[in-house]
Amino acid sequence: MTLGTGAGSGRADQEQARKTAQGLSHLSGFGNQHSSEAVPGALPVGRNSPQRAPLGLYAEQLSGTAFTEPRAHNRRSWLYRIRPSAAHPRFRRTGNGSLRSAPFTEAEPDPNRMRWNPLPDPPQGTDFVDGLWTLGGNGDAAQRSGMAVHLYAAGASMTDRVFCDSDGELLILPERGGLLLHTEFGLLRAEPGHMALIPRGVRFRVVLLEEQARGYICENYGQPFTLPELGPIGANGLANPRDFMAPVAAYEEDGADRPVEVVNKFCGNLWTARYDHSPLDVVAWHGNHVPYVYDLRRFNVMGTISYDHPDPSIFTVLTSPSDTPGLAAVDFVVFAPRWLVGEDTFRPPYFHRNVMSEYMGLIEGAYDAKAEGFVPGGGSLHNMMSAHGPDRDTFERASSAELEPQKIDDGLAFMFETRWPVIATAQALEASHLQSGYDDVWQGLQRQFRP
Ligand SMILES: O=C(O)Cc1cc(O)ccc1O
Ligand SMILES: [Fe+2]
Repeated sequence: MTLGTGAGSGRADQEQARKTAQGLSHLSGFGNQHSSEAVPGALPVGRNSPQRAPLGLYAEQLSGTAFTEPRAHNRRSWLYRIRPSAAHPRFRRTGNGSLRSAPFTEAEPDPNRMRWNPLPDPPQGTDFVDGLWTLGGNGDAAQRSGMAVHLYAAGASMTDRVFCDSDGELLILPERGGLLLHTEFGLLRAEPGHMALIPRGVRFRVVLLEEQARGYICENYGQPFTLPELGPIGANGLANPRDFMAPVAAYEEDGADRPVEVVNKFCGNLWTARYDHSPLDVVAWHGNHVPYVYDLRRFNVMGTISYDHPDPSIFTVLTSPSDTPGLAAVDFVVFAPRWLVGEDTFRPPYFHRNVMSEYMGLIEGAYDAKAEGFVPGGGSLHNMMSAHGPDRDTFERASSAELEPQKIDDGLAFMFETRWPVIATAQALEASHLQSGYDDVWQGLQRQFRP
């Protein structure tokens, strides 16, 4: 397939993008060594780097892990492109807008529980890159450790503009408005309720499928997200590998020689260069450092069929391991529709204090620990050891509820759970959409001790 640049952001372009998004083909499977060619014969056979690559293409390797990392972790792809990526002018610094990066030093780490309403609507013409707004994070982008929580709100497609994050991979969760992601590897569609992952260094452009787009991003500076071990669960369950979809090769043809602005996030700052061609010009590729989408509703939820509320680690979709086995740098956890059947059990999330830090967001509906105030597009931060759990209304309701089997199917919440505290940005602490009085949701939990 070839791509029109779909460069415009008018109504007709959006209609065209929606049509394109409907009929996309995919390659299925997590972490597979996929291969794809948009033109038959574009992919060399039997070697990566023949003396002359087929069809006059340039061969180029994109390494997501060091050359020498163990086979099980090694990620790289070979791209066969119209121009080599090296053919570009100098990058120059540009403004970071509302994007911030680790290390997060603007504000003191704050032990308070915090909750935000959705981002305000962006000014007209804001595209995905301009619409990035950082809430906080941890680690150090230059050390390739830690993570950042960003939100985005956009009202325009990226036109003649491409983004590339050298600092980490981007796990994108649309909450409002579908996205068509034009990547170097081809096209992906991400709707609310899906996750999309753009690996470190992969160039892409975001086209809106609706007037407005809003969502969440985990930028992962550390080891790439991978599927969690299943242990005693067995060989199947949670997120099943075959439900992860990579694109098929597709390259930009028309407009290939129109200037394109490439925005590169490097060690926390944005840099731009004006290319004389589109870098989305990959005609064939093979490898396992690839973008992918996953429909969170395909998550095979496990839970108790006897008693007690299991820890939410059984809802882990993807994990970014740290150097300590079992201790994730970041877990991406989803609270998907499921049945609650626990006998003599307080069924919503329990009161707890956690050594891990928890950022939560809501894609749709409601979350079973919060009766009110935790809304789609909003988010909460419960940092290391901060006490939280069901709000007063939820506690009261769940403590006296009739324990019939109950289907929780009116919401889709998620959590980025990280081993390091999440340090909020100044803008997150000063935001007009930061809720005041969040502590009050736990007021009125009366003493009921009857010795
Ligand atoms: O705080 C939260 O709502 C997330 C969460 C959910 C759960 O079911 C158990 C523990 C936990 O931290
Ligand atoms: Fe929690």
